Amino acid sequence: MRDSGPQPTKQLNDTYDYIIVGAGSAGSVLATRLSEDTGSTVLVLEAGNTGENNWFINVPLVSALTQKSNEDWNYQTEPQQHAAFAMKERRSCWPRGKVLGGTSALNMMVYARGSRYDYDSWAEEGCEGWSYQDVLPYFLKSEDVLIDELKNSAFHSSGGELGVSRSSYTALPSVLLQAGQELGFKAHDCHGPDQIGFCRMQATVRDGKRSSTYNSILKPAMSRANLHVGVNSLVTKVLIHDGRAEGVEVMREGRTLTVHARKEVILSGGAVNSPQLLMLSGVGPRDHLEDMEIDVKADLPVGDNLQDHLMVFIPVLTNTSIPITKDTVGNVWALMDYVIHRTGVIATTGVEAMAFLYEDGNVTSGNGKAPEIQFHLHSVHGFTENEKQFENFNLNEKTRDLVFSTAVNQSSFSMLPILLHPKSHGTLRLKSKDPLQYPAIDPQYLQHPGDIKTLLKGIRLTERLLDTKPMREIGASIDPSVPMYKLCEQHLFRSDAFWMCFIRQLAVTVYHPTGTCRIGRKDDPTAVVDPQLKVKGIKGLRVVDASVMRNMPSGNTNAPSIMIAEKAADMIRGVDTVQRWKQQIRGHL
Ligand SMILES: Cc1cc2nc3c(=O)[nH]c(=O)nc-3n(C[C@H](O)[C@H](O)[C@H](O)COP(=O)(O)OP(=O)(O)OC[C@H]3O[C@@H](n4cnc5c(N)ncnc54)[C@H](O)[C@@H]3O)c2cc1C
Repeated sequence: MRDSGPQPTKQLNDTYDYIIVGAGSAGSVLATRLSEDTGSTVLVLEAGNTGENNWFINVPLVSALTQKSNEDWNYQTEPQQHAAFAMKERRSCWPRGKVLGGTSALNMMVYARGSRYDYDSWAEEGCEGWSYQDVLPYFLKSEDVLIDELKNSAFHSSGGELGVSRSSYTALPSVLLQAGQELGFKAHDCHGPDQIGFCRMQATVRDGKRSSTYNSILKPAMSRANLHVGVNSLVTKVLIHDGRAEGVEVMREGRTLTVHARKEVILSGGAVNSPQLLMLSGVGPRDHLEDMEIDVKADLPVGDNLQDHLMVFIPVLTNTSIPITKDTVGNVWALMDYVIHRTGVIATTGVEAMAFLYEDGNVTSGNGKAPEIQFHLHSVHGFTENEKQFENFNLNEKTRDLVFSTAVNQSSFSMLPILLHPKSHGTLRLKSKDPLQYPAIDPQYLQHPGDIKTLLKGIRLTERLLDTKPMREIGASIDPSVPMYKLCEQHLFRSDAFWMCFIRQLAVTVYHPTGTCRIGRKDDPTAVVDPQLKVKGIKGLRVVDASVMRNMPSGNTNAPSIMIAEKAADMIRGVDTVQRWKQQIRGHL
């Protein structure tokens, strides 16, 4: 998969108009759009490498193998009091991309935008310009929908750089959609006029290859003379003088350099690194910075409001051979399909359908309410009994022994109810002034009692789905012989107490940390950046990535991070590049 093509910049200049920290989902897009102005010089600094040597990045089915590789920051949370009981030291692993494309090069490629009501509530709470009507054109700008029946929809767009395709292989999505219909839910496009209901997967995959923001957006722009891309370059500090960001300090090739910004420094390091870098640079909660003996440049709630989605794997047995198994994948035909045609099972992500639901099971949407629960359908057999997943989820020895001593042979798939709007919010704080030391990440999973109740309702909805005719026809069942369920065998199987135990043992991150540099009105004490994404009280400094999200969107966070970068680019350039999509959606919202 290695290819030649534009190479990263060897020699950096002393000064650029814009310096972007981090070439991830947001940073890669921002660098590309800002450098469309040939009169502007742009530098994007990325701590990781190009990723061209990591074959697993581009191959959809094996994306989990990118975790714990060189291209992963490999974070872990602080020990959790209310969750992660089956994990070593009760710590949840937090993979994050350290590579061009950032976490878009490691993620599961689910394309989701969130509910219109998420963005409308940002706007109602003072984030002018961030309503659904405002942001939808920026989702559409980067999209190239490759799914025939969606090509004429006002809610999709063709011609952008980010390929969005179906990426399905098994018959399970049809079964799930029919099961949903039996319960009265719509089977439709979850990005259409109404989000509530069931939909087949839309995935950021083009021609059997991951569409990361590096390979689809930044890479084709890298030959521009006014765009420099520095890899293996860790920014350790934003240089702030007299209330203005003047440049950055960067560790590169064993040396520390200073690079100056004529106009702006823009942080796109993601929800862990952007707040860390702000605090290292003197922007953060005064008490904490003083404890760390860091000069306070602005007293702001950086690192508060940490929010993340949580999911529970519900293993489901089936008496069919529909799910993807080692045999489906590990045979010469599957390999040839992929290597020669970029098709077949290896070209798909294994996450084949999703749903957005209200916790009370109501099938009609509206009333200004976003869904509380998302489902992922994971069509891979024995997912939680897989060695690599054990490592990725940091599962402890007790769980390992239990699961591998009792593995069942019957074919299985997984349903994953996801908590979309956690009431438990956590924090991110520095552990040290040393930029090489990782910060303390404490999401406080399940600290608020409402969260476990919502997840339990998600499981009860799963049970209802499995009790439909289409599911019964494939022999779908939640069966006590499944090893994972033995973790809670002290409770009556499938009782509330059983499921609550199961959730506290095994609920895992959906890998969507957000909110640590929250957007809000200038006078909002919880906000770090204003609606223009400018850091309050510091000139020439913005944050553009998942950390600015005010509250979590009702869905996965890659497309929203890209949308934020698209919108920020227009705000910074002072242009409106989305007239075409504003026209397209007129009369459809
Ligand atoms: C395993 C996994 C699966 C996921 N699955 C999905 C999914 O299916 N669908 C979905 O929508 N979302 C998914 N996500 C989440 C989604 O990918 C992220 O929310 C999104 O990529 C965040 O984008 P970002 O721009 O905020 O940060 P990132 O994409 O993480 O970008 C930050 C970049 O900044 C660099 N950087 C950080 N600090 C510095 C520094 N000091 N100096 C220089 N460079 C720095 C990093 O190396 C990185 O490249 C998943 C995430 C993971 C980990």
